[in-house]
Amino acid sequence: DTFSALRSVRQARGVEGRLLRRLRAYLREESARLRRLGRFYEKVRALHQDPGASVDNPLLAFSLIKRLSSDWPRLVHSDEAAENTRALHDGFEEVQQELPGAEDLEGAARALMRLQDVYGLSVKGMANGVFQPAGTGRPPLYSPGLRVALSADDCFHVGKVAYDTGDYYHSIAWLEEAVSRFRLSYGSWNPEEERGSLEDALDHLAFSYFMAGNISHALTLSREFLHYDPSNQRVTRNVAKYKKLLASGGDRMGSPLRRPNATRLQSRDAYEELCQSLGAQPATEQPPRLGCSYETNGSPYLLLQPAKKETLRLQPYIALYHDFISDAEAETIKGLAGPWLQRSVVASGEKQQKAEYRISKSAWLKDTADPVVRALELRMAAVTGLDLRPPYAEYLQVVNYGLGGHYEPHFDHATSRKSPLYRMKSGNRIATVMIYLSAVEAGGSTAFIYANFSVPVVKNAALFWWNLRRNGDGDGDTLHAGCPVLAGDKWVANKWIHEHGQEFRRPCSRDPRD
Ligand SMILES: O=C(O)CCC(=O)C(=O)O
Ligand SMILES: [Fe+2]
Repeated sequence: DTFSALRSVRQARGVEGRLLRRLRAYLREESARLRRLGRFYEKVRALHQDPGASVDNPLLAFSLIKRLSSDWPRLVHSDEAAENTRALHDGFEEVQQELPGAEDLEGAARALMRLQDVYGLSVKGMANGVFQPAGTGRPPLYSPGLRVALSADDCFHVGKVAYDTGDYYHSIAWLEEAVSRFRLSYGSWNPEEERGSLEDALDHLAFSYFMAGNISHALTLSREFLHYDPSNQRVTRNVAKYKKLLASGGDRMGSPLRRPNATRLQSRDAYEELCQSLGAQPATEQPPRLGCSYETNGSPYLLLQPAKKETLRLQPYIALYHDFISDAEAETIKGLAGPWLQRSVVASGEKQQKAEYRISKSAWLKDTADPVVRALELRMAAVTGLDLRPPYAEYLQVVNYGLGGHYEPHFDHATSRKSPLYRMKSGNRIATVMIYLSAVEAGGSTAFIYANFSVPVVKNAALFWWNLRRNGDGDGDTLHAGCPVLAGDKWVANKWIHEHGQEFRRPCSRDPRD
Protein backbone atom coordinates (compact mmCIF):
# COMPACT_ATOMS: atom_id res chain seq x y z
CA ASP A 1 0.00 0.00 0.00
CA THR A 2 0.99 3.63 -0.40
CA PHE A 3 -0.16 5.45 2.74
CA SER A 4 1.74 3.34 5.28
CA ALA A 5 5.26 4.60 4.45
CA LEU A 6 6.34 8.03 3.38
CA ARG A 7 8.79 6.46 0.97
CA SER A 8 5.81 5.00 -0.91
CA VAL A 9 4.03 8.37 -0.81
CA ARG A 10 7.11 9.94 -2.41
CA GLN A 11 7.07 7.22 -5.06
CA ALA A 12 3.40 8.00 -5.72
CA ARG A 13 4.42 11.59 -6.32
CA GLY A 14 6.87 10.31 -8.96
CA VAL A 15 4.04 8.36 -10.58
CA GLU A 16 1.94 11.49 -10.79
CA GLY A 17 4.93 13.28 -12.33
CA ARG A 18 4.92 10.67 -15.11
CA LEU A 19 1.19 11.09 -15.64
CA LEU A 20 1.67 14.82 -15.78
CA ARG A 21 4.23 14.48 -18.57
CA ARG A 22 1.82 12.23 -20.51
CA LEU A 23 -0.93 14.76 -20.12
CA ARG A 24 1.34 17.54 -21.32
CA ALA A 25 2.18 15.53 -24.47
CA TYR A 26 -1.51 14.88 -25.01
CA LEU A 27 -2.37 18.56 -24.68
CA ARG A 28 0.42 19.47 -27.05
CA GLU A 29 -0.75 16.98 -29.71
CA GLU A 30 -4.39 17.86 -29.33
CA SER A 31 -3.73 21.61 -29.44
CA ALA A 32 -1.69 21.16 -32.63
CA ARG A 33 -4.50 19.10 -34.12
CA LEU A 34 -7.13 21.69 -33.22
CA ARG A 35 -4.93 24.48 -34.56
CA ARG A 36 -4.70 22.63 -37.90
CA LEU A 37 -8.48 22.19 -37.98
CA GLY A 38 -8.88 25.87 -37.17
CA ARG A 39 -6.64 26.89 -40.04
CA PHE A 40 -8.61 24.72 -42.49
CA TYR A 41 -11.86 26.17 -41.21
CA GLU A 42 -10.67 29.77 -41.56
CA LYS A 43 -9.35 29.16 -45.08
CA VAL A 44 -12.61 27.65 -46.36
CA ARG A 45 -14.75 30.19 -44.56
CA ALA A 46 -12.80 33.04 -46.16
CA LEU A 47 -13.45 31.55 -49.60
CA HIS A 48 -17.16 31.33 -48.82
CA GLN A 49 -17.31 34.90 -47.63
CA ASP A 50 -15.34 36.41 -50.47
CA PRO A 51 -17.74 37.48 -53.28
CA GLY A 52 -14.80 37.49 -55.69
CA ALA A 53 -14.02 33.80 -55.04
CA SER A 54 -16.44 32.45 -57.60
CA VAL A 55 -16.46 28.88 -58.85
CA ASP A 56 -16.61 30.44 -62.31
CA ASN A 57 -12.85 30.44 -61.83
CA PRO A 58 -11.79 26.95 -62.91
CA LEU A 59 -9.01 26.95 -60.38
CA LEU A 60 -11.40 27.60 -57.50
CA ALA A 61 -13.81 25.04 -58.90
CA PHE A 62 -11.01 22.52 -58.98
CA SER A 63 -10.01 23.20 -55.39
CA LEU A 64 -13.64 22.95 -54.24
CA ILE A 65 -13.99 19.56 -55.85
CA LYS A 66 -10.68 18.44 -54.43
CA ARG A 67 -11.69 19.57 -50.94
CA LEU A 68 -15.01 17.82 -51.01
CA SER A 69 -13.75 14.61 -52.49
CA SER A 70 -10.56 14.34 -50.53
CA ASP A 71 -9.85 16.92 -47.79
CA TRP A 72 -13.18 16.81 -45.95
CA PRO A 73 -13.46 13.01 -45.75
CA ARG A 74 -9.90 12.78 -44.54
CA LEU A 75 -10.49 15.42 -41.92
CA VAL A 76 -13.76 13.99 -40.68
CA HIS A 77 -12.48 10.41 -40.54
CA SER A 78 -9.07 11.18 -39.09
CA ASP A 79 -8.12 8.94 -36.12
CA GLU A 80 -5.62 11.45 -34.84
CA ALA A 81 -7.81 12.32 -31.85
CA ALA A 82 -8.28 8.64 -31.08
CA GLU A 83 -4.53 8.08 -31.34
CA ASN A 84 -3.84 10.88 -28.93
CA THR A 85 -6.38 9.46 -26.49
CA ARG A 86 -4.88 6.01 -26.87
CA ALA A 87 -1.39 7.31 -26.06
CA LEU A 88 -2.84 8.90 -22.93
CA HIS A 89 -4.57 5.64 -21.96
CA ASP A 90 -1.38 3.64 -22.58
CA GLY A 91 0.59 6.00 -20.37
CA PHE A 92 -1.98 5.51 -17.64
CA GLU A 93 -1.92 1.74 -17.99
CA GLU A 94 1.85 1.78 -17.60
CA VAL A 95 1.53 3.12 -14.05
CA GLN A 96 -1.75 1.40 -13.12
CA GLN A 97 0.05 -1.15 -10.91
CA GLU A 98 1.60 1.61 -8.88
CA LEU A 99 -1.52 3.68 -8.26
CA PRO A 100 -2.90 3.97 -4.74
CA GLY A 101 -6.19 2.14 -4.28
CA ALA A 102 -9.34 2.51 -2.23
CA GLU A 103 -7.58 1.19 0.89
CA ASP A 104 -4.98 3.94 0.50
CA LEU A 105 -7.61 6.66 0.32
CA GLU A 106 -9.18 5.14 3.42
CA GLY A 107 -5.81 4.92 5.20
CA ALA A 108 -5.01 8.52 4.30
CA ALA A 109 -8.40 9.70 5.59
CA ARG A 110 -7.89 7.74 8.82
CA ALA A 111 -4.49 9.38 9.16
CA LEU A 112 -6.06 12.85 9.07
CA MET A 113 -8.61 11.82 11.70
CA ARG A 114 -5.83 10.35 13.87
CA LEU A 115 -3.90 13.62 13.74
CA GLN A 116 -7.11 15.47 14.55
CA ASP A 117 -7.64 13.27 17.61
CA VAL A 118 -4.17 12.78 19.04
CA TYR A 119 -3.07 16.39 18.55
CA GLY A 120 -6.49 17.87 19.39
CA LEU A 121 -6.69 19.72 16.07
CA SER A 122 -9.86 21.39 14.88
CA VAL A 123 -11.27 20.13 11.61
CA LYS A 124 -11.95 23.65 10.42
CA GLY A 125 -8.32 24.58 11.07
CA MET A 126 -7.02 21.49 9.31
CA ALA A 127 -9.26 22.15 6.32
CA ASN A 128 -7.78 25.65 6.22
CA GLY A 129 -4.27 24.22 6.30
CA VAL A 130 -3.51 25.14 9.93
CA PHE A 131 -2.31 22.66 12.57
CA GLN A 132 -3.41 24.36 15.74
CA PRO A 133 -4.72 22.59 18.84
CA ALA A 134 -8.41 23.49 19.12
CA GLY A 135 -9.59 25.74 21.90
CA THR A 136 -6.14 26.30 23.42
CA GLY A 137 -3.94 29.32 23.16
CA ARG A 138 -1.10 27.02 22.09
CA PRO A 139 0.83 27.90 18.94
CA PRO A 140 0.45 25.72 15.85
CA LEU A 141 2.24 22.37 16.11
CA TYR A 142 3.37 22.67 12.52
CA SER A 143 3.50 25.58 10.08
CA PRO A 144 3.98 24.32 6.54
CA GLY A 145 6.06 26.35 4.11
CA LEU A 146 3.15 26.32 1.72
CA ARG A 147 -0.26 26.54 3.32
CA VAL A 148 -2.80 24.48 1.43
CA ALA A 149 -6.51 24.22 2.17
CA LEU A 150 -8.71 21.18 1.59
CA SER A 151 -11.57 21.39 -0.89
CA ALA A 152 -15.19 20.71 -0.01
CA ASP A 153 -14.84 17.40 -1.84
CA ASP A 154 -11.68 16.48 0.13
CA CYS A 155 -13.57 17.01 3.40
CA PHE A 156 -16.49 15.00 2.05
CA HIS A 157 -14.19 12.05 1.31
CA VAL A 158 -12.74 12.04 4.83
CA GLY A 159 -16.24 12.25 6.30
CA LYS A 160 -17.41 9.45 4.04
CA VAL A 161 -14.71 7.07 5.30
CA ALA A 162 -15.90 7.68 8.87
CA TYR A 163 -19.54 7.40 7.81
CA ASP A 164 -18.99 4.05 6.10
CA THR A 165 -17.66 2.56 9.32
CA GLY A 166 -20.47 3.96 11.44
CA ASP A 167 -18.15 6.48 13.09
CA TYR A 168 -20.55 9.42 13.30
CA TYR A 169 -18.36 11.43 15.65
CA HIS A 170 -15.85 12.00 12.85
CA SER A 171 -18.32 11.92 9.96
CA ILE A 172 -20.26 14.82 11.49
CA ALA A 173 -17.17 17.00 11.96
CA TRP A 174 -15.87 16.43 8.44
CA LEU A 175 -19.22 16.48 6.64
CA GLU A 176 -20.13 19.75 8.44
CA GLU A 177 -16.97 21.20 6.96
CA ALA A 178 -17.78 19.76 3.53
CA VAL A 179 -21.34 21.13 3.60
CA SER A 180 -20.29 24.62 4.62
CA ARG A 181 -17.62 24.64 1.89
CA PHE A 182 -20.07 23.36 -0.75
CA ARG A 183 -22.58 26.00 0.34
CA LEU A 184 -19.96 28.73 -0.05
CA SER A 185 -19.01 27.68 -3.55
CA TYR A 186 -22.55 26.75 -4.52
CA GLY A 187 -23.51 28.02 -7.97
CA SER A 188 -20.20 29.72 -8.48
CA TRP A 189 -18.90 27.80 -11.45
CA ASN A 190 -20.52 24.49 -12.19
CA PRO A 191 -24.02 24.61 -10.71
CA GLU A 192 -25.01 21.06 -11.72
CA GLU A 193 -21.95 19.33 -10.32
CA GLU A 194 -21.85 21.47 -7.17
CA ARG A 195 -25.48 20.86 -6.45
CA GLY A 196 -25.06 17.09 -6.70
CA SER A 197 -22.15 17.24 -4.28
CA LEU A 198 -23.89 19.52 -1.81
CA GLU A 199 -26.90 17.20 -1.84
CA ASP A 200 -24.69 14.17 -1.28
CA ALA A 201 -22.95 15.82 1.67
CA LEU A 202 -26.26 17.01 3.17
CA ASP A 203 -27.71 13.52 2.83
CA HIS A 204 -24.78 11.87 4.65
CA LEU A 205 -24.63 14.57 7.29
CA ALA A 206 -28.36 14.36 8.02
CA PHE A 207 -28.12 10.60 8.46
CA SER A 208 -25.06 10.96 10.71
CA TYR A 209 -26.99 13.35 12.96
CA PHE A 210 -29.96 11.01 12.98
CA MET A 211 -27.73 8.11 14.06
CA ALA A 212 -26.18 10.29 16.74
CA GLY A 213 -29.66 11.01 18.09
CA ASN A 214 -29.83 14.63 16.99
CA ILE A 215 -33.16 14.43 15.15
CA SER A 216 -33.83 18.15 14.86
CA HIS A 217 -30.55 18.68 13.04
CA ALA A 218 -31.25 15.71 10.80
CA LEU A 219 -34.61 17.31 9.99
CA THR A 220 -33.18 20.75 9.18
CA LEU A 221 -30.55 19.27 6.86
CA SER A 222 -33.06 16.98 5.14
CA ARG A 223 -35.29 19.99 4.48
CA GLU A 224 -32.36 21.82 2.97
CA PHE A 225 -31.78 18.78 0.79
CA LEU A 226 -35.39 18.83 -0.42
CA HIS A 227 -34.99 22.47 -1.31
CA TYR A 228 -32.57 21.33 -4.03
CA ASP A 229 -34.25 18.03 -4.92
CA PRO A 230 -37.92 18.27 -3.93
CA SER A 231 -38.93 15.04 -5.66
CA ASN A 232 -36.60 12.75 -3.67
CA GLN A 233 -38.90 10.13 -2.14
CA ARG A 234 -36.46 8.68 0.34
CA VAL A 235 -35.59 12.00 1.92
CA THR A 236 -39.28 13.01 1.90
CA ARG A 237 -40.03 9.87 3.91
CA ASN A 238 -37.14 10.65 6.26
CA VAL A 239 -38.52 14.13 6.91
CA ALA A 240 -41.89 12.61 7.86
CA LYS A 241 -40.13 10.08 10.11
CA TYR A 242 -38.01 12.75 11.84
CA LYS A 243 -41.08 14.93 12.45
CA LYS A 244 -42.88 12.02 14.05
CA LEU A 245 -39.88 11.18 16.23
CA LEU A 246 -39.58 14.78 17.34
CA ALA A 247 -43.26 14.94 18.19
CA SER A 248 -42.82 11.89 20.43
CA GLY A 249 -39.82 13.49 22.13
CA GLY A 250 -37.11 11.29 20.57
CA ASP A 251 -34.44 13.98 20.30
CA ARG A 252 -31.11 13.73 22.11
CA MET A 253 -29.91 17.00 20.72
CA GLY A 254 -28.21 18.11 23.89
CA SER A 255 -26.00 15.06 24.43
CA PRO A 256 -22.51 15.65 23.07
CA LEU A 257 -21.19 13.07 20.68
CA ARG A 258 -18.29 11.13 22.16
CA ARG A 259 -15.23 10.08 20.27
CA PRO A 260 -15.34 6.34 19.60
CA ASN A 261 -12.68 4.42 21.46
CA ALA A 262 -11.65 2.28 18.54
CA THR A 263 -8.16 1.89 19.95
CA ARG A 264 -7.28 -0.74 22.51
CA LEU A 265 -6.03 1.97 24.82
CA GLN A 266 -6.95 2.36 28.45
CA SER A 267 -4.45 5.15 28.87
CA ARG A 268 -5.48 7.15 25.84
CA ASP A 269 -5.55 10.56 27.50
CA ALA A 270 -2.12 10.13 29.06
CA TYR A 271 -0.71 8.93 25.75
CA GLU A 272 -2.13 11.84 23.77
CA GLU A 273 -0.97 14.36 26.34
CA LEU A 274 2.57 12.95 26.03
CA CYS A 275 2.42 13.15 22.23
CA GLN A 276 1.24 16.77 22.33
CA SER A 277 3.77 18.01 24.83
CA LEU A 278 6.65 17.01 22.54
CA GLY A 279 9.02 15.75 25.17
CA ALA A 280 8.73 18.58 27.66
CA GLN A 281 7.85 16.75 30.88
CA PRO A 282 9.94 17.55 33.92
CA ALA A 283 11.89 14.63 35.29
CA THR A 284 10.98 13.43 38.76
CA GLU A 285 14.57 12.43 39.40
CA GLN A 286 17.25 15.05 39.65
CA PRO A 287 20.91 15.39 38.68
CA PRO A 288 23.52 14.15 39.27
CA ARG A 289 21.94 10.77 38.63
CA LEU A 290 20.23 12.17 35.55
CA GLY A 291 22.44 14.05 33.14
CA CYS A 292 25.07 13.72 30.46
CA SER A 293 28.32 11.80 30.43
CA TYR A 294 30.97 10.39 28.12
CA GLU A 295 31.04 6.61 28.29
CA THR A 296 33.75 4.21 27.22
CA ASN A 297 32.13 1.30 28.98
CA GLY A 298 35.50 -0.40 29.35
CA SER A 299 35.54 -1.01 25.61
CA PRO A 300 38.64 -0.24 23.55
CA TYR A 301 36.26 0.46 20.74
CA LEU A 302 35.01 3.58 22.54
CA LEU A 303 38.32 4.75 23.93
CA LEU A 304 39.05 7.37 21.30
CA GLN A 305 35.45 8.37 20.74
CA PRO A 306 33.32 7.83 23.84
CA ALA A 307 29.53 7.57 23.58
CA LYS A 308 27.63 10.74 24.50
CA LYS A 309 25.10 9.42 26.97
CA GLU A 310 22.12 11.35 28.33
CA THR A 311 20.44 9.42 31.12
CA LEU A 312 16.73 10.22 30.84
CA ARG A 313 15.16 7.98 33.51
CA LEU A 314 16.34 5.52 36.13
CA GLN A 315 13.10 3.61 36.65
CA PRO A 316 12.65 2.31 34.04
CA TYR A 317 16.22 2.84 32.91
CA ILE A 318 16.24 4.84 29.64
CA ALA A 319 19.24 6.54 28.04
CA LEU A 320 19.73 8.52 24.86
CA TYR A 321 23.08 8.31 23.05
CA HIS A 322 23.57 11.42 20.97
CA ASP A 323 25.36 11.35 17.58
CA PHE A 324 25.31 7.60 17.69
CA ILE A 325 25.49 7.39 13.90
CA SER A 326 26.51 9.79 11.14
CA ASP A 327 24.21 11.31 8.51
CA ALA A 328 25.97 9.23 5.86
CA GLU A 329 25.42 6.00 7.82
CA ALA A 330 21.76 6.85 8.31
CA GLU A 331 21.34 7.44 4.58
CA THR A 332 23.05 4.13 3.79
CA ILE A 333 20.77 2.22 6.18
CA LYS A 334 17.63 3.83 4.73
CA GLY A 335 18.87 3.18 1.20
CA LEU A 336 19.59 -0.50 1.94
CA ALA A 337 16.20 -1.06 3.54
CA GLY A 338 14.12 1.02 1.10
CA PRO A 339 13.52 -1.59 -1.60
CA TRP A 340 12.61 -4.25 0.99
CA LEU A 341 10.05 -2.30 2.99
CA GLN A 342 6.84 -4.20 3.74
CA ARG A 343 3.82 -3.24 5.81
CA SER A 344 4.81 -3.70 9.49
CA VAL A 345 3.12 -6.42 11.48
CA VAL A 346 2.39 -6.97 15.16
CA ALA A 347 2.23 -10.12 17.22
CA SER A 348 -1.29 -11.40 17.64
CA GLY A 349 -1.38 -14.64 19.59
CA GLU A 350 1.01 -16.98 17.80
CA LYS A 351 0.72 -15.11 14.49
CA GLN A 352 1.94 -11.82 13.04
CA GLN A 353 -0.48 -9.52 11.25
CA LYS A 354 -0.93 -5.92 10.18
CA ALA A 355 -2.92 -3.61 12.43
CA GLU A 356 -4.36 -0.10 12.45
CA TYR A 357 -2.37 0.58 15.62
CA ARG A 358 0.94 0.21 13.82
CA ILE A 359 1.15 2.20 10.57
CA SER A 360 4.58 1.83 8.99
CA LYS A 361 6.62 -0.31 6.64
CA SER A 362 9.73 -2.14 7.77
CA ALA A 363 12.58 -4.33 6.56
CA TRP A 364 15.17 -6.51 8.27
CA LEU A 365 18.86 -6.02 7.58
CA LYS A 366 21.48 -8.68 8.37
CA ASP A 367 24.90 -7.46 9.43
CA THR A 368 26.26 -9.12 6.27
CA ALA A 369 24.17 -6.77 4.13
CA ASP A 370 26.74 -3.97 4.25
CA PRO A 371 29.84 -2.91 6.24
CA VAL A 372 27.79 0.00 7.63
CA VAL A 373 25.32 -2.42 9.25
CA ARG A 374 28.21 -4.45 10.63
CA ALA A 375 29.90 -1.34 12.08
CA LEU A 376 26.62 -0.28 13.66
CA GLU A 377 26.21 -3.65 15.37
CA LEU A 378 29.73 -3.49 16.79
CA ARG A 379 29.03 0.01 18.13
CA MET A 380 25.75 -1.11 19.74
CA ALA A 381 27.54 -4.07 21.32
CA ALA A 382 30.29 -1.79 22.68
CA VAL A 383 27.88 0.78 24.08
CA THR A 384 25.46 -1.70 25.65
CA GLY A 385 28.10 -4.22 26.70
CA LEU A 386 25.73 -6.93 25.44
CA ASP A 387 26.23 -9.85 23.07
CA LEU A 388 24.46 -9.08 19.80
CA ARG A 389 25.63 -12.05 17.76
CA PRO A 390 22.84 -14.20 16.35
CA PRO A 391 20.72 -15.63 17.89
CA TYR A 392 21.24 -13.32 20.89
CA ALA A 393 19.75 -10.36 19.01
CA GLU A 394 17.38 -9.97 16.09
CA TYR A 395 18.46 -8.51 12.76
CA LEU A 396 18.26 -4.73 12.46
CA GLN A 397 14.68 -3.69 11.80
CA VAL A 398 14.45 -0.51 9.73
CA VAL A 399 11.09 1.26 9.94
CA ASN A 400 9.62 4.02 7.79
CA TYR A 401 6.42 5.59 9.12
CA GLY A 402 3.60 6.61 6.80
CA LEU A 403 0.95 9.28 6.69
CA GLY A 404 0.01 9.89 10.33
CA GLY A 405 2.16 6.80 10.95
CA HIS A 406 2.33 5.61 14.55
CA TYR A 407 2.81 2.67 16.87
CA GLU A 408 0.32 2.78 19.71
CA PRO A 409 1.41 1.89 23.25
CA HIS A 410 2.97 -1.55 23.42
CA PHE A 411 5.73 -3.59 24.99
CA ASP A 412 8.67 -4.73 22.94
CA HIS A 413 9.02 -7.87 25.05
CA ALA A 414 6.66 -10.81 24.82
CA THR A 415 3.88 -10.87 27.40
CA SER A 416 2.69 -14.36 26.51
CA ARG A 417 4.61 -17.63 26.31
CA LYS A 418 2.99 -18.22 22.90
CA SER A 419 4.52 -15.11 21.35
CA PRO A 420 6.30 -15.60 18.02
CA LEU A 421 9.27 -13.84 19.64
CA TYR A 422 10.25 -17.10 21.30
CA ARG A 423 10.77 -18.82 17.94
CA MET A 424 14.41 -17.71 18.08
CA LYS A 425 14.84 -19.85 21.20
CA SER A 426 16.99 -17.21 22.85
CA GLY A 427 14.54 -16.00 25.46
CA ASN A 428 12.59 -12.76 25.68
CA ARG A 429 13.68 -9.31 24.47
CA ILE A 430 15.80 -8.07 27.35
CA ALA A 431 16.61 -4.65 25.87
CA THR A 432 15.87 -2.33 22.95
CA VAL A 433 18.22 -0.04 21.05
CA MET A 434 16.25 2.29 18.79
CA ILE A 435 18.07 4.67 16.45
CA TYR A 436 16.42 7.76 14.95
CA LEU A 437 17.55 7.71 11.32
CA SER A 438 15.77 10.94 10.42
CA ALA A 439 14.42 14.13 11.87
CA VAL A 440 10.72 14.98 11.57
CA GLU A 441 8.99 18.33 11.15
CA ALA A 442 6.37 17.69 13.82
CA GLY A 443 5.03 14.85 15.95
CA GLY A 444 6.51 11.36 16.05
CA SER A 445 7.90 11.48 19.61
CA THR A 446 8.51 8.26 21.49
CA ALA A 447 6.18 8.31 24.48
CA PHE A 448 6.66 6.23 27.64
CA ILE A 449 3.15 6.16 29.01
CA TYR A 450 3.60 4.92 32.59
CA ALA A 451 6.99 6.56 33.01
CA ASN A 452 5.16 9.75 31.98
CA PHE A 453 7.57 11.32 29.56
CA SER A 454 8.29 11.46 25.85
CA VAL A 455 11.45 11.67 23.80
CA PRO A 456 11.32 13.91 20.73
CA VAL A 457 12.89 12.59 17.54
CA VAL A 458 16.61 13.43 17.80
CA LYS A 459 18.24 12.64 14.46
CA ASN A 460 21.17 10.19 14.68
CA ALA A 461 20.61 9.49 18.39
CA ALA A 462 20.03 6.02 19.81
CA LEU A 463 17.56 5.32 22.60
CA PHE A 464 18.31 2.43 24.95
CA TRP A 465 16.11 0.80 27.57
CA TRP A 466 15.77 -2.49 29.45
CA ASN A 467 12.48 -4.25 28.78
CA LEU A 468 12.96 -6.90 31.45
CA ARG A 469 13.77 -6.70 35.09
CA ARG A 470 16.76 -8.60 36.40
CA ASN A 471 14.53 -11.47 37.51
CA GLY A 472 13.37 -11.92 33.90
CA ASP A 473 9.90 -10.45 34.35
CA GLY A 474 8.68 -7.88 31.86
CA ASP A 475 8.97 -4.32 33.17
CA GLY A 476 5.46 -2.88 32.95
CA ASP A 477 6.87 0.64 33.17
CA THR A 478 8.35 0.34 29.68
CA LEU A 479 4.97 0.67 27.94
CA HIS A 480 5.82 3.00 25.07
CA ALA A 481 4.60 4.27 21.72
CA GLY A 482 5.63 6.03 18.53
CA CYS A 483 3.32 9.06 18.36
CA PRO A 484 1.66 9.81 15.01
CA VAL A 485 3.95 11.69 12.65
CA LEU A 486 2.33 15.07 12.12
CA ALA A 487 4.68 16.17 9.36
CA GLY A 488 7.85 14.66 7.95
CA ASP A 489 9.47 11.38 7.04
CA LYS A 490 10.26 9.40 10.19
CA TRP A 491 12.70 6.49 10.04
CA VAL A 492 13.94 4.42 12.97
CA ALA A 493 16.05 1.29 13.31
CA ASN A 494 15.34 -1.22 16.09
CA LYS A 495 17.77 -3.70 17.58
CA TRP A 496 16.07 -6.13 19.91
CA ILE A 497 18.46 -7.92 22.21
CA HIS A 498 17.46 -11.22 23.78
CA GLU A 499 18.10 -12.68 27.23
CA HIS A 500 20.35 -15.54 26.21
CA GLY A 501 23.99 -14.63 25.85
CA GLN A 502 23.71 -11.85 28.41
CA GLU A 503 23.93 -14.07 31.51
CA PHE A 504 27.32 -12.71 32.58
CA ARG A 505 26.79 -9.27 31.09
CA ARG A 506 23.62 -8.48 32.97
CA PRO A 507 23.48 -10.94 35.83
CA CYS A 508 20.14 -11.98 37.26
CA SER A 509 18.77 -10.95 40.59
CA ARG A 510 15.91 -12.38 42.54
CA ASP A 511 14.91 -8.99 43.90
CA PRO A 512 11.82 -7.98 41.91
CA ARG A 513 12.76 -4.31 42.37
CA ASP A 514 15.96 -4.63 40.32
O1 LIG B 1 9.03 4.96 16.56
C1 LIG B 1 9.07 5.06 17.79
O2 LIG B 1 9.25 6.14 18.33
C2 LIG B 1 8.83 3.84 18.62
C3 LIG B 1 8.92 2.58 17.82
C4 LIG B 1 8.72 1.36 18.63
O3 LIG B 1 8.42 1.40 19.77
C5 LIG B 1 8.90 0.05 17.99
O4 LIG B 1 9.15 -0.02 16.78
O5 LIG B 1 8.79 -0.97 18.71
FE1 LIG C 1 8.51 -0.53 20.68
